[in-house]
Amino acid sequence: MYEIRGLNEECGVFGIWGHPEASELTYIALHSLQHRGQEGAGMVVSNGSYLFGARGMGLLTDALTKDQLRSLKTFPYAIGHVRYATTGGSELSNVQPFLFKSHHGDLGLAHNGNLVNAMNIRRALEDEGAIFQTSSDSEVFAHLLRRSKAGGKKARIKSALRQLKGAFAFVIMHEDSLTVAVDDHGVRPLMLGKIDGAYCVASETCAFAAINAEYIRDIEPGELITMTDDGIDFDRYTETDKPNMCSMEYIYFARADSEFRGTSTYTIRKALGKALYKEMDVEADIVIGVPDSSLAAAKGFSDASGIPQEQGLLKNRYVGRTFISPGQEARERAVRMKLSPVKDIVDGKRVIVIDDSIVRGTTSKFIVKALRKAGAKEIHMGVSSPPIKNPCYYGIDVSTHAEIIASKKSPEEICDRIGADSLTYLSVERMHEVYRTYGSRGECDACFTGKYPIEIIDQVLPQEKDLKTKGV
Ligand SMILES: O=P(O)(O)OC[C@H]1O[C@H](OP(=O)(O)OP(=O)(O)O)[C@H](O)[C@@H]1O
Ligand SMILES: NC(=O)CC[C@H](N)C(=O)O
Ligand code: SF4
Ligand SMILES: [Mg+2]
Repeated sequence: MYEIRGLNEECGVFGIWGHPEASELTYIALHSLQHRGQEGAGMVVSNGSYLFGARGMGLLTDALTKDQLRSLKTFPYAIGHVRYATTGGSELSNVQPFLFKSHHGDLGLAHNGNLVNAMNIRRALEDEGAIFQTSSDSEVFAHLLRRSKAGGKKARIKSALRQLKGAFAFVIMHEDSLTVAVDDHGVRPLMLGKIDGAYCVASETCAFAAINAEYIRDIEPGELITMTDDGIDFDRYTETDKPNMCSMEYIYFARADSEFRGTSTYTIRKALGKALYKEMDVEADIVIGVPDSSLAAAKGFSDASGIPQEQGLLKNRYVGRTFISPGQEARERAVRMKLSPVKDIVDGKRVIVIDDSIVRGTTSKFIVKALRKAGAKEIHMGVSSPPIKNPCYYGIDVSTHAEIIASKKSPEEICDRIGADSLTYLSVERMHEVYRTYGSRGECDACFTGKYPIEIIDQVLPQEKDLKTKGV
């Protein structure tokens, strides 16, 4: 089974402390984070003495049954997760939040990101006798926490976090506390909010909008926040602070209404489109954005160039969840099912098509062919991100080198391959410039530049880790 998206999302996490409707709110919040992961979902709740959980495969609405939800009701503390697998196969045992039991107490764990030394740690622990229940990278944190000899819960959490390398936004639940931590590069987003006096955290602010919570602020790289019935405690687990927020969150992953430091992704994408115009000197009659994620960039390009934006491509909204068999031919068929041109809009026109990214080139190749068939006179592709050349080790399935078209081909060769009249990518420098305008302190750009900000200790692509974990 293979999903038709060119880029696959990561996970979404949520947590809330001390609200009478905690589990209902968690369910609604997870629903709004569904775009971040569709392979499985779950929830862990606390009654102050014990933790209880439920999880299942698929979309949230399929993963949790009405009976399960009813059994989680009335608990005032809850965490939740929607999963897209990075390390560890798509199977129930890997679906989060994890729930661990020990005579020291219960532990609930939800993770967004990908650890780049999990395999190393896991092998060392296995050699010492540890037995893992999952093939997920996230489980190593629970082992490190349980084995820590530091005095006090917070000190144990800190010492476990310090041993991890990679990307993480963790939501950690004990019976009497909710702790959240973001890695010192802040690769994955985590936001702090408040509703009816109760604090909550979410991967994206769209979750706060869905439950009517107030968005307080973005959680900083290296921060450690603990919520208990006595209030909230702001701390850090490390003094290092090397901000490297994932560029693809801004470009493609986050929902357009989600905010970073108070600015919507829509606005940031529009600015990326505007910036692209500065580098794309092409005359045309209309600008078309590839729906849905590139409409904002197309608007920015249209505003800056004065060329009118038209809805020249339509997206069939029911194919987002279509699964098809792997293979290029099947992938092409899927794009045909998904996008179709509006003939009388493009017929006889010189068209600029704006997309947010090119991975394999399947989408752009299809679009160019379809627009030509619909009568477009010229087709110029503008991409509101730099060429993706490298895979991601920090929690996004950008695919392997072999499949990424720009890893071996120059923009000219790609232009030729997709059959466009011209192809322009946004430069890395201008992309960073846009992020700086909106208050970002630094971004990861490794899939464009190959400069990985966090050393890849395991030296294995997340997609290949499952086999390695199984000892193959
Ligand atoms: O070069 P490719 O391998 O075809 O991948 C690139 C495409 O993938 C993404 O869209 P996607 O179709 O995943 O989803 P969207 O509808 O959310 O834009 C991205 O926005 C590009 O359009
Ligand atoms: N995409 C994610 O953030 C997934 C979290 C974790 N690495 C897993 O594979 O389950
Ligand atoms: S490599 Fe690319 S997708 Fe991965 S974290 Fe960095 S910017 Fe994001
Ligand atoms: Mg797209």
